[in-house]
Amino acid sequence: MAPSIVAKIADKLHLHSSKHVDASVGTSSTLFDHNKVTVVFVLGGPGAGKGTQCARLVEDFNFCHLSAGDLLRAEQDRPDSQYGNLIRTAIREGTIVPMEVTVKLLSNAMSDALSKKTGTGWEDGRGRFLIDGFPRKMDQAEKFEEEVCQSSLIIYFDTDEETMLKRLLVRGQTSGREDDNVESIKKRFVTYRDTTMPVIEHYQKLDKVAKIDSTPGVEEVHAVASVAVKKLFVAPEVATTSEPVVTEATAA
Ligand SMILES: Nc1ncnc2c1ncn2[C@@H]1O[C@H](COP(=O)(O)OP(=O)(O)OP(=O)(O)O)[C@@H](O)[C@H]1O
Ligand SMILES: O=c1ccn([C@@H]2O[C@H](COP(=O)(O)O)[C@@H](O)[C@H]2O)c(=O)[nH]1
Repeated sequence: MAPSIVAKIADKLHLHSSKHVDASVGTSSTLFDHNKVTVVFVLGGPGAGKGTQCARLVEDFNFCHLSAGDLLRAEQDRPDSQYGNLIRTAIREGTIVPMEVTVKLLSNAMSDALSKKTGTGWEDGRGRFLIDGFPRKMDQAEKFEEEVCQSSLIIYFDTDEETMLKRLLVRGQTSGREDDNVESIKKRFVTYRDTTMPVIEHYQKLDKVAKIDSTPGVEEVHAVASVAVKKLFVAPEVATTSEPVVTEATAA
């Protein structure tokens, strides 16, 4: 039987050996140890404000911000990439690129940051990542949690489609993005509703989601997001153990 497209991609990216121990930070089950490497997934609809808020949280907490979409666009434009057309089509149609590609791009970028980044939160093999626009599909969530690193928190920026559409059309005037047009945006909304909302609901059942209304202005949303993230980094002796991470977050 001919190998599937996913199996071919996995072969090209040398994915079959991905479950291994990284001596500096790994555990026997995942590439990175979640006790040292903090992973915050940032989800929300297209144009909800994920990238904008991640930039602000980087300033507050010295995160490494990895946008799955940006990593895919960079791979699409890499001259030697085998996946340029696959990624280009998925982005234009608002569909999800096979998880092996995205998970590998993310784990490579994490390794790179862990070997280079310094400062608060990056001492002794530690690190902190905002993973923006990922996981968008359950298979990605499962693979990443099983093989790369357990997530600590999911920030969910929530607003209505009318607001997101308006924001994306304004962004489209200067972004140069092939998917910031009405036709692609509508398709992205469908994928978000049908494929990504179940991921958010999965994490809500695990009490790992901070849901934040991203309809207000950037500063107001940022104040709420910053409070939600701060809880991750308070010293264990001052953290309350009875409260779940989940919040319908509001500024303190
Ligand atoms: N709170 C806000 N109020 C008004 N405009 C905003 C707000 N947050 C972001 N924007 C603007 O909306 C547009 C989309 O924001 P951003 O790129 O952060 O969204 P995103 O969720 O990362 O989108 P995508 O998933 O498509 O990459 C940008 O032009 C940004 O400047
Ligand atoms: O995990 C992912 C993340 C993104 N994609 C594709 O990229 C585009 C753009 O993503 P942004 O986060 O808006 O930059 C998205 O519509 C998907 O087509 C993906 O396949 N997998």
